[in-house]
Amino acid sequence: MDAFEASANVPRGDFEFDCRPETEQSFENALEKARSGARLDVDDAIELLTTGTDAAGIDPRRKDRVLEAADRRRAEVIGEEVTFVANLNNNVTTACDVGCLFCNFKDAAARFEADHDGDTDGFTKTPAESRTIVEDALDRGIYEVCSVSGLHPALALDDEHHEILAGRDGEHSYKPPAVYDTDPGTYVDQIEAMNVDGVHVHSTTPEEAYHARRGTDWSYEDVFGRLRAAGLDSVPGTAAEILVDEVREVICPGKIDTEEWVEAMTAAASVGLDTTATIMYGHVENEAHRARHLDRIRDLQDRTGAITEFVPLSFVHHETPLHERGLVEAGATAHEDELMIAVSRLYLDNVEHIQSSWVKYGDAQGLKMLTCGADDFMGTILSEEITKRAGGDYGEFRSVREYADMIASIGRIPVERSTDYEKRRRIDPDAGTLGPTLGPRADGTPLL
Ligand SMILES: C[S@@+](CC[C@H](N)C(=O)[O-])C[C@H]1O[C@@H](n2cnc3c(N)ncnc32)[C@H](O)[C@@H]1O
Ligand SMILES: Nc1c(NC[C@H](O)[C@H](O)[C@H](O)CO)[nH]c(=O)[nH]c1=O
Ligand SMILES: N[C@@H](Cc1ccc(O)cc1)C(=O)O
Ligand code: SF4
Repeated sequence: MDAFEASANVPRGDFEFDCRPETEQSFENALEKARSGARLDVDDAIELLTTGTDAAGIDPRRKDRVLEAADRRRAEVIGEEVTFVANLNNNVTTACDVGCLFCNFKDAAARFEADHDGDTDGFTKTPAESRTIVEDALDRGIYEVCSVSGLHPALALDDEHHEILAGRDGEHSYKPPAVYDTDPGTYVDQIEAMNVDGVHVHSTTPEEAYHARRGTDWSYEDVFGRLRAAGLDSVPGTAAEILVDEVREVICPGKIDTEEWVEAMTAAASVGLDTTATIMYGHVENEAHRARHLDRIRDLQDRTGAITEFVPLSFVHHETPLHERGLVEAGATAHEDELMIAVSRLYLDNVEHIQSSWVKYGDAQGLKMLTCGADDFMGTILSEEITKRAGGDYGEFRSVREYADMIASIGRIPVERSTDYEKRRRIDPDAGTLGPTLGPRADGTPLL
């Protein structure tokens, strides 16, 4: 057995993928290229992510050299500030029949029908409920509301979309709101409801945008244009998972394909919306898929310039169909997580910010990521359902005080930011009380 075999959980030989981690490049040449600042190619990224395809497992000394190169790049392009946003997660509904095998956030939509017997621990919020939740969080000082949801069959873009879909029950995964216990309203209603007092509304993933135009001849520009008019400010680049179709066919066969995801993101940018971008890794894919994913994101950013941050999301396996059906034993190892962050920093020379997600990594490992190439530490979020329902247990809230103490503990400078990173406030960790100051109603009162 190779000495480093336990250092990575990448499945080898279990799936018949065409895309394999094999290259014409060497680890040393790839690392030299990365250090020189030259633009990397897919083979370089594979060498760095595997710490060399010439041996199995991850070589810890080679890994440290990759992390060091990424940390140096972070220091050059960003400096010593570590940012976070005072935000709220307000997800509208867990009803979803897309059936992604990595997801335990969803509940079968049938369980929300008025004549269904039995309880669900899932939820659907009306626009009025969303508004109340955002109002309360605004009083606590948040700057942003982040809202991502299941693809509820009764969700349509607006009233016109309901008219188009009406009478076509069963088609286009549509059922009228009257079928359900709770009416989620339309996408436009929800955005309008959450758009209180100039709070930044970060919502509508490419998968949701697809749902918001199903059964019509509307373009993604039409959809994002209407949502922007309703108050949408920026778009979460989730639903990306792994942007290689042979992987999507295994983990999310019901989802839009890679081309469609790119089309939706391009359209969001073209109507003037900022976006984020993500990768969800550590399940069935290998390092060649991770590398190709980074290449799609860099190309998208070359064309749009709209991506404010890249967020590596480490797969949380415990309560998911992928794990329960025996397709995946465990998620990525800490070594793989660190290399994912580092190679994202080195590969994405056109994306300024790399986010370390404490929801996925926890506090200790999340802080370590800030020395592996990441410079952003996510947000306060106040509530979290996606990771929690998959069996993750890193909690659902961080206060400004906790952020200040954690970031200062690694010798960096805590900075509260706006979603687009344009507004920034340096925080003095020695101050007596600390609270958010950038939100429309924020006055520095601690976020409890
Ligand atoms: C739950 S979906 C909600 C929005 C919408 N339904 C969609 O798919 O775009 C948001 C994202 O959460 C991430 N996610 C879901 N389950 C996860 C898990 N078990 N571990 C890590 N990330 C997960 C995926 O990247 C997914 O695209
Ligand atoms: N990384 C995760 C996020 N990130 C979202 C951020 O909090 C924020 O909305 C973004 O930086 C835009 O400003 N949210 C989650 O719920 N879970 C994560 O793992
Ligand atoms: N990171 C996404 C939002 C998000 C990430 C992970 C989640 O599990 C849920 C939502 C964004 O900021 O655009
Ligand atoms: S990831 Fe999104 S689309 Fe897929 S099942 Fe979960 S909620 Fe539905």
